[in-house]
Amino acid sequence: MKSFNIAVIPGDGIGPEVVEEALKVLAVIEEQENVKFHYQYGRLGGCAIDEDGTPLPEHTVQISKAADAVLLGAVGGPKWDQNPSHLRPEVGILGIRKALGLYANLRPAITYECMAKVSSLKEEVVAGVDLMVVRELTGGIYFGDKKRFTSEDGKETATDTLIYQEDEIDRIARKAFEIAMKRNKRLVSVDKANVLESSRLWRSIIEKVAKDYPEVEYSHMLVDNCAMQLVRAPKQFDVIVTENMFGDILSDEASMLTGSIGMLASASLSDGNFGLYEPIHGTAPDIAGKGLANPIATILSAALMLRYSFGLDQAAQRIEEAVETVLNRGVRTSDIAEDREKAIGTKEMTEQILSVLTGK
Ligand SMILES: NC(=O)C1=CN([C@@H]2O[C@H](COP(=O)(O)OP(=O)(O)OC[C@H]3O[C@@H](n4cnc5c(N)ncnc54)[C@H](O)[C@@H]3O)[C@@H](O)[C@H]2O)C=CC1
Ligand SMILES: CC(C)CC(=O)C(=O)O
Ligand SMILES: [Mg+2]
Repeated sequence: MKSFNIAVIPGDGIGPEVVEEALKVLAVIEEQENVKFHYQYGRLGGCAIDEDGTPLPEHTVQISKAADAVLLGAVGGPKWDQNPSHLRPEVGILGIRKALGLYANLRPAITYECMAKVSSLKEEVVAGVDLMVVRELTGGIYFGDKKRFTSEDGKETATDTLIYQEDEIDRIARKAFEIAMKRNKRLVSVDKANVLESSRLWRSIIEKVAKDYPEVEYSHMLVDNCAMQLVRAPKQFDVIVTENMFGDILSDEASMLTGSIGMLASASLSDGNFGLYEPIHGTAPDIAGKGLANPIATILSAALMLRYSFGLDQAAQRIEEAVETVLNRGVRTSDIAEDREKAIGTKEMTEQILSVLTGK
C-alpha cells in the first residue's frame, strides 16, 4: 500500500476549523484509493508564539521538511497585532515558505456555473471564468530589508525593500509558461514597469523566457490596469504571473469572481513534487469559533495536494466534482449564500461533500 507523510499545520482563527474538514475528506480518499496518510502536527503563527515563544518553531520546519506535503490553515489575528515585528504570526508563514523553498504559488480561480449569480459582479461578467494566478512567493517586498528609524529631521520613518534577482524571476516565469502550455497557452505578466526598477528587470526576464515558449501568447500589463481588468472582463485571462505582493492582492480580488474568498485553494511549490497547500484566505477573526467558515478552499487545497504532490489525479478530480455537485444542489455556507437564512455551517458543508464522495 502506498503511503504519504503529511505535515498538518492548523494555525490560528478558522485555520484549525477548516483543516479539520479537509482531513475528513482525506480519510475518505485513503479508503477509496487504498493509500495511507501519516500525519505529523506542527504549530505556526500565533498559537506557536503562545506555546513556543516563536512564530516558526524548529519542530514545524523539521516535520515539514520530512513530509511529502504540508497542509496549512492560516495564521494571525488581532491578539498578536501589536507584537514586535519579529514576533508577529505572519513571520511564521513567510518563514516556512522560505525555509521550504516554495517559490511558486498557484491560485486557481474558477467560477462554477451555478456560482456566477453568487458573485458580487454581474453574472455575465464572471460566468465561465477559469484563470490561474501564478504568484512569486519567496522574494519581493515581503522578504526585503525592513527598517524603522527616526530620520535626521526627527521624523518617524519606515522602509521596506522590494528586491528581485534575475534567477528568482526566471524560475517563476518558467513555471508560469509551463502551466500556460498545459492550459490555454495565454499568459499575462503583471508588473509596475512604468515606475519600479524591479518591474523593469521582471519584464526583461519574462521577455527572455518567452523565447523558449513560442506557442504561448504572452503580454505585459501594469498592475493597476490588471486590478481593473479583473473586474471589467476577467475572462480575458488564462494565466497571470506576477511578483509576491501584486499576486497576493490580485488573487484576493480574483477570489470574488468565484463567489467568495472561502472558495480559493492554493498550492505552493518548489521544483519537485513537494508542496504546501493552503486556502488563500486568512484566519477570519470575525467568524472564528462560530462554525461558519467555508471549508471549500481548504478541501480544494487538499485536492491540489493529491494531484501535485501524490499523483492521485483521479482522487483530486473526484473531490473537485463532489464540491461542484454540492454547489449545484444549492448547498451554501453564509459567505456564498444568496439567502443567508438557509446557509449551513462548516461541518454541514463537509458532510454534504462527503456524502457525494462516498455515495452514502
Ligand atoms: N496565509 C495566511 O496565513 C494568511 C493569514 N492572514 C491573516 O489573517 C488575519 C485576518 O486577515 P483578514 O485581512 O481579515 O483576511 P481574511 O482572509 O482572514 O478575512 C477577510 C474576510 O473574508 C472572510 N473569510 C475569509 N475566509 C473565509 C472562509 N473560509 N469562509 C467564509 N468567510 C471567510 C472573513 O470572515 C473576512 O470577512 C490577519 O492576521 C492576516 O495577517 C491573511 C491572509 C493569509
Ligand atoms: C499573511 C501574509 C504574509 C500572506 C498572505 O496574505 C497570503 O499569502 O495570502
Ligand atoms: Mg493574502
